[in-house]
Amino acid sequence: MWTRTKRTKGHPKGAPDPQEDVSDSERLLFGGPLRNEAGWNQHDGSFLELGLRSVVGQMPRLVGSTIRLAHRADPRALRVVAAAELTSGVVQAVGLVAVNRVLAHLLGPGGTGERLSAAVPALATVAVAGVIGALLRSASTAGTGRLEPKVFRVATEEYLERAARVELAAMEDDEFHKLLDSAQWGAESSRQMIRLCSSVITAVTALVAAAGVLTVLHPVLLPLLAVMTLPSAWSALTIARRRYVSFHTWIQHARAARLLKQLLIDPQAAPEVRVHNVGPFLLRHFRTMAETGEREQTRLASLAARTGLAASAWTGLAATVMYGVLGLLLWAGAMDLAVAGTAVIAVRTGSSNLETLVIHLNHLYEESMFVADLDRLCQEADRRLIPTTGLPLPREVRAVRFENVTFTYPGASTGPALNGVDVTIPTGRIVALVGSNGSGKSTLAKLLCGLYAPDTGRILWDGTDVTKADRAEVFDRVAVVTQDFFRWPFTARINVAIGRPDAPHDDELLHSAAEYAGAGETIASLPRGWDTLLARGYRGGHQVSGGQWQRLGIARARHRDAEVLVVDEPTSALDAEAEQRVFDRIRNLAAEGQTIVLITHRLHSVRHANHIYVMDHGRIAEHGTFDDLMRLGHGPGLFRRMYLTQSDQYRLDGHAVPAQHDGHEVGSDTATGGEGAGV
Ligand SMILES: Nc1ncnc2c1ncn2[C@@H]1O[C@H](COP(=O)(O)OP(=O)(O)OP(=O)(O)O)[C@@H](O)[C@H]1O
Repeated sequence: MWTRTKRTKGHPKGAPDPQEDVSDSERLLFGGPLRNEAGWNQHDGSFLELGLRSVVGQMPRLVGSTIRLAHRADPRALRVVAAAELTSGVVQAVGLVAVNRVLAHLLGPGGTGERLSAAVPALATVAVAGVIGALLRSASTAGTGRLEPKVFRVATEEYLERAARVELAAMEDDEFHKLLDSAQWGAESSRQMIRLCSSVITAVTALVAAAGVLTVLHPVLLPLLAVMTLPSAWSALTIARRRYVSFHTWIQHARAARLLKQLLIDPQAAPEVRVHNVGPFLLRHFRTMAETGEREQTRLASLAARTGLAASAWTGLAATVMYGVLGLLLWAGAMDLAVAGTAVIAVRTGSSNLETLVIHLNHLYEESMFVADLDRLCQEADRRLIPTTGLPLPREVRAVRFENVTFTYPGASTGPALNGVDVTIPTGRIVALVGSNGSGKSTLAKLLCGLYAPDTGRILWDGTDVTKADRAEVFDRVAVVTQDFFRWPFTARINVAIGRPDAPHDDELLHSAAEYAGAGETIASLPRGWDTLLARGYRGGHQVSGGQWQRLGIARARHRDAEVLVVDEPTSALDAEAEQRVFDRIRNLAAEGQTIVLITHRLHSVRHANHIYVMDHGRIAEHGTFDDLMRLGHGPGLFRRMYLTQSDQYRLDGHAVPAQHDGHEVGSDTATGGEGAGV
């Protein structure tokens, strides 16, 4: 089950080797190990050298960014928490000094009654300090409770807002996705940091109070207290660092394991899971992946146990030295009993505060690393945001022109998806893009929509280069309907209205878009009409067929009412009559002045397109009207060959044969049924 490969060169010392222990499931299902290696390089400085020094260095900035979040979320609650915590520290110091006074009186000279009465005012101070401390703690608890969910919301919004606004290329970049994965924990960590910050302030102020008292009692006590607590600080930070490094290394692996789990309960996958008996297969691989994760957890746990044991031994030794020194001081008469008693109390309070402080600092440190990820994501996303400024597009565009456009998908190893493409899309015309699978048709459509920018060459909306144009305007001018358009898990109404999400919902417009797409009957047949939820697995959720979804998708694009309508294989799931209707309507739209970019493999459908571009391996192989392309001797004859192959297929399938064309038979629009529905 396990494959061991050789240790990766140059990976950090003491960290798990990303290439080690790769399960067959990872190789088989995901093509290789799902450990992050790039992360090492990217964050080397930031998380692999996280010793005490770098924690102290980074913490103020990260705590600062959490406090800024808290200030944005609820400044009043933040002020309450800060004031309560700081005052409570002062009150604790006063309490400790009062304890010292009580002991001094009780252990001092004089009769018992006399000593007791002398101690009463100090005792009263201890009691009052206790009451005030309790009140302040409850104020801080209430404030923190109010602040936490708000900080969580503000941090989540920061994350989601950026995720929705970055360039599509960023969403497809696995490094950016890794950051998205880890940064999503940042919001929860910001929330945790509020409570932890408040606990740290409490512990620090209490510690300062105890340290102050100890320094006054004897100068040797404070360094001894520090020596006692250093080992637990070291162990806690070491364990936290290992956990964080491991989290980052395994983040993709964990996502893949979650994906397998999700597929087993996904309603879309459910039929195939059953009929093809995919369940046991997925479960087996899920188990293997989970076991890989468990091995990492076991490794971390045994390292943590060893580190903890070493720290305990060190602490025990330091405590023995501490009490030995106290005994020596007493024996030598360098310290009296009252002072020694207070010192023991102060040391116990101090070391317990210091331990609490270390535990909280450790958690704070762990959480702050995820907040740092959120910080990094925000910075990286800001770098990759879709620009919100740019030149306005001409009000009335006469044509969109691709001039020698070359484009390679980021990180693609297969070469350019578009290579020196020249295409003109005149307004109010039907431009068809045809060609074999992977020839670049959909890519060209994505560039037209403004989803990607050309590497070289230009896309011009009349005179305006799209890379310099206001992208919001470009998006605004385009509507897209593709074969795999998104099926929003919302009501039928929203599935159409989302074509113009900001426009008020006007039922008349929605009806007319639905009628246009032939979706009127579908809507009428739904149990709750427009208000039917189109998502199985929710209460009242309803499933519509693939063709019915497609009609809703076309209705959505129609409702968007944009200048350029891109239809990418729009009718593949429609029955013959519906397909015929859709093409008739698309043709009418062009007659009304709308520009249509039609991508299809059904070559009979493009007969009436004004321009046909035939794509091949990212290039325009030939272009012209249908008649041009069917003429013998026009260009390489790619379209003609593809068209005749399809026609032969129809003939063999017993479909009506296309009517005569340049010596070849090409059928009438209606006679060819679904396959021959022509624009
Ligand atoms: N998001 C992407 N990232 C990387 N490569 C991509 C991406 N989308 C498409 N490609 C690659 O770009 C090339 C062109 O793909 P495109 O989808 O534009 O072809 P197409 O002509 O629309 O194909 P089809 O007829 O099958 O829909 C293909 O080699 C494809 O593998």
